[in-house]
Amino acid sequence: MSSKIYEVLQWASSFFREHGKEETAAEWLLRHHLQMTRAQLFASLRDPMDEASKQTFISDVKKHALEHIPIQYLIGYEQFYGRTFIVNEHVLIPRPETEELVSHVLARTTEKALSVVDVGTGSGAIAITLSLERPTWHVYGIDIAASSLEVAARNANQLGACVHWLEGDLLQPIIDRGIQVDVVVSNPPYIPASDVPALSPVVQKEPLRALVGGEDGLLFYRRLMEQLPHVVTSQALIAFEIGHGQGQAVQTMLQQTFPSAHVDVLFDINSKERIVIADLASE
Ligand SMILES: C[S@@+](CC[C@H](N)C(=O)[O-])C[C@H]1O[C@@H](n2cnc3c(N)ncnc32)[C@H](O)[C@@H]1O
Repeated sequence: MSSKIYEVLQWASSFFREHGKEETAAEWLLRHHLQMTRAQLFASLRDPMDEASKQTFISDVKKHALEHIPIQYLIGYEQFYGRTFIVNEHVLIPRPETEELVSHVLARTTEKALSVVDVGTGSGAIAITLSLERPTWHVYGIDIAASSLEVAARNANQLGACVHWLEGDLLQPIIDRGIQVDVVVSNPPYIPASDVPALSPVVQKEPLRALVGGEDGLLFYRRLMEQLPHVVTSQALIAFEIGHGQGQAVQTMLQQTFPSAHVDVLFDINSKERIVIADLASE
């Protein structure tokens, strides 16, 4: 006898709870499998679930609960700044905190045509959003991993954004091309290597190269300080996402690299220091 949708949903919610996962993920995953909105799902709860859909859903529930695969990798997308981005195991799942980084960059700039680079672009979430929000901007997205850039290019294509993708180490691709930029934005890997074992097993399924910023988490900021003076214009804005407790260190690095710049540490909606912005225009 076939199961009703609500029975399958109840089973998945309990299975997630028993395995220490968010129960609400069950509804999210089920809606994806049934291709239903929330309202449609609730109107269909007493309908039977066809056996094929049920089996693929159960398989995904087990992948999340037992193998810790993030739900976003199972369904293949995540929302960022109101748009849907393709994600897979080659890219970091874009986070709401990074939407705040984008908002701060937009709030401190205008429609004026600028050259902008997103360093460590991953799914392309930052570069694509900036390019769509500011169509006059010339946006570069750099990543060390060709597999990430492939996802970023698919996202740009799907969302109709024009971004120039470059493969390479931090800012090196634009240094090599002699390109100067007005805005540098980056959410680099910033987790200290020793913190990785304490991360949730679901987060540990994301690429390590997207998470770990050396022994103290600050490696990429340090390396960027050496490259930045070669690429920024005199009026540039530099905006970095940072991890917990890194505000002062990154602020000091930027202040030492650009002594007359105005450098701020900003907090996210959870009151955690999350962004450091240097405005070179005040130099
Ligand atoms: C924290 S993820 C950020 C991804 C995306 N920008 C976001 O905010 O969702 C860091 C990204 O930096 C890339 N990366 C790591 N080392 C790099 C390097 N040396 N040069 C360029 N990109 C690098 C990783 O592949 C990963 O995509």
